[in-house]
Amino acid sequence: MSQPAGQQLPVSYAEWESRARSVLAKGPFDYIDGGAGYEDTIRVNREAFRSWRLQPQVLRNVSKRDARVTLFGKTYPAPVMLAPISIQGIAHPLGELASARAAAALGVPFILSTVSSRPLEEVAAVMGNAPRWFQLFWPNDPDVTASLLRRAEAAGYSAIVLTVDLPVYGWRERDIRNGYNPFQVGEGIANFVTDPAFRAKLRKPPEQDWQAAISLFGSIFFHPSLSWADLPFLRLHTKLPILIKGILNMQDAELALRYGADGIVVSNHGGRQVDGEVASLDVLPDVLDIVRGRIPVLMDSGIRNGPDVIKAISLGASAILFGRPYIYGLAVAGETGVGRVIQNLFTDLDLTMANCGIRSIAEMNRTFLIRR
Ligand SMILES: Cc1cc2nc3c(=O)[nH]c(=O)nc-3n(C[C@H](O)[C@H](O)[C@H](O)COP(=O)(O)O)c2cc1C
Ligand SMILES: O=C(O)C(=O)c1ccccc1
Repeated sequence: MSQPAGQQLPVSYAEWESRARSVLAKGPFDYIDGGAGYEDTIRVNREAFRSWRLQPQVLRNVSKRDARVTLFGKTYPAPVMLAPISIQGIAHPLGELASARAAAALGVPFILSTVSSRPLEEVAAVMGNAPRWFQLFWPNDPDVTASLLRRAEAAGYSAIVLTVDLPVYGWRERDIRNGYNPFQVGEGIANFVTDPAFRAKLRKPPEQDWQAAISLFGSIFFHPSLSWADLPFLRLHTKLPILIKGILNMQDAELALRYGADGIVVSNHGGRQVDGEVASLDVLPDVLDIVRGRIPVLMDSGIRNGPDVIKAISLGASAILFGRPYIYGLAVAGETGVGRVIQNLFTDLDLTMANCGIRSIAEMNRTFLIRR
């Protein structure tokens, strides 16, 4: 590598994280890094991955490996997508534009958050035909919700990821201590201030009265009254596949099927919502038992490297969502950083597959795993 030693990009997750800590102010860093309460859930996510050990099979001619997967009729280079992460403008001036460009260059699906720092059309515009999904926080206003769905579909997002584990905000002690409130930062309302239905509800355009826009956003964003019976509304307003993100309970997996979800994301939101919660990986097998292959089950929370991906897929997940690691890449080196973090994950995945005797995603199963 030709870079001078001091400027080399990090390699390990711990290094990316510590470099991000040094380039970001405390408020944004703690917001990204932190979680609910005592942050036990964040630790448990890692313990769950450590509790499974890989058990390689040898002499299996691993000269050719292929990590491609097909989901909803589209083929991707690996069972990995970039998790929806809010307000990326706090990590880098280009925010989602940098992450989306890096994802597009590698063909990795980018899942854009509802509360992005850039409007969904602007993000789509830098991605060409590259794969992208839209994550929906379902606002407490049917006109705005329908409008967001319409715009996402028009801008080429090919699936809706409905996040259901945030009826209200989590108890995040670092943010409280720092006095850091992403809503007051005003970073996450790009999709709202550009939305015709949202703008129609303001007396003055947001450009003239930003405070009024923030306040309207604040009044419609959370939607704690949502229930399963509301789901048909989404179906009515989009033709795209709908995945439900934030399932941790077997009963809810059953309900997701009954209400016609096209996919499930087993997730505890990276430990940001409920402290003392179960790890996503720990409930994945139970959820899979209920779903029995009828729809894809994805998972996130705690994935840090190639072996983690193999563990989740070997337990039966169709794909994983990669979260904090790429945001640290973004903070440290923008688009280049995100690209590097993904490439490292892919190379690690490929090498670890070979060393485990695994040639394809289809070959990953429990025979490669043992519980500690
Ligand atoms: C800073 C940050 C912001 C997030 N914002 C969103 C969001 O807007 N929508 C959403 O569905 N999930 C959001 N999540 C959760 C991620 O999509 C994902 O579930 C989580 O990051 C997985 O945990 P991990 O990053 O520790 O692997 C966010 C996570 C972080 C760290
Ligand atoms: O911080 C988060 O985890 C998150 O999902 C979120 C939700 C609403 C606004 C900003 C971030």
